[in-house]
Amino acid sequence: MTAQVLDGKATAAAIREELKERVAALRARGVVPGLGTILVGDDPGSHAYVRGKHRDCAEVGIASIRKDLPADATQADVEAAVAELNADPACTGFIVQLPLPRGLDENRVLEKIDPAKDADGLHPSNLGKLVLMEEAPLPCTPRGIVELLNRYGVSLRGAEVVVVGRGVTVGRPLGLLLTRRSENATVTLCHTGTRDLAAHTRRADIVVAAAGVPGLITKDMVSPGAVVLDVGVTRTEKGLVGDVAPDVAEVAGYLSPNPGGVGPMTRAMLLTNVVEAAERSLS
Ligand SMILES: Nc1nc2c(c(=O)[nH]1)N[C@@H](CN(C=O)c1ccc(C(=O)N[C@@H](CCC(=O)O)C(=O)O)cc1)CN2
Ligand SMILES: [Mg+2]
Repeated sequence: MTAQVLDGKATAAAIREELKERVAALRARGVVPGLGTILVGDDPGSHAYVRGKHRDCAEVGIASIRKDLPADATQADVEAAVAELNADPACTGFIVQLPLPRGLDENRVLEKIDPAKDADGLHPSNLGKLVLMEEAPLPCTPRGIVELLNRYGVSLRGAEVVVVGRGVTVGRPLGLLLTRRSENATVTLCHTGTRDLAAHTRRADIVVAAAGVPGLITKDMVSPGAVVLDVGVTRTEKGLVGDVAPDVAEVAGYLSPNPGGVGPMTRAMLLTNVVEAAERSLS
């Protein structure tokens, strides 16, 4: 068997086309959605992601505002940038690119974001709403995973999903999202303390690998025909390496590539969150 590719790049491009029309409709009603980004430091990966976000905005007609701070920015500097975007009427939603340089307190920064402008769904009150199953912007990577599966007709209803990784941007919120009644999956959240990871992944209908450990999920750990999403990324001298070993494609039924899978969907869901927030402002 060779797995069918869950093509996030093509799916994200289709979503951007759909968003172009929604943004045009907003603009026709006098609403210009504007995404702000706060980037601290020199990490090349973070710079590339932020550049990509602004490129996407230009493509769909979302205005964008960029605040880049040096690597030695203080907690007060970062919180001041957050306060400026909270107050800027041209900024209808914004993100703080993570991770922040060592020494800065991410949670304290995220808490300062106006929850109504939280385009990443990472403010504690929006994460709380996810727990309470109330409407709120959803974290972009988990939302992108669900959207990718939906668009390929992969059913989550009653599925056994094993999520590997308990980070705040992917694993933990994904578990909450998948167990909502609208998705109705059964989720096992595995992490570095999990005994016998393979025993869990082997009985999964869907495996989401978001641990940031290159090649963690090997062919023998996946049941034939299972759906595998490769989310973790490690930058090595040979380029980007995902959490899923290449030969998993020989046993999986569907596989999201890395790059070209969940990453582009993360960006498309950020745009979707911005557009939805602007649409809510009209209702
Ligand atoms: N504030 C946030 N910070 C971070 C998030 C997030 O959702 N919000 N997620 C990641 C980084 N990220 C977006 O910010 C992101 C990661 C990867 C991609 C992507 O499209 N990757 C490409 C490959 C790109 C490359 O060559 O480097 C792919 O997978 O095809 C987009 C966004 C952590 N921080
Ligand atoms: Mg990817």
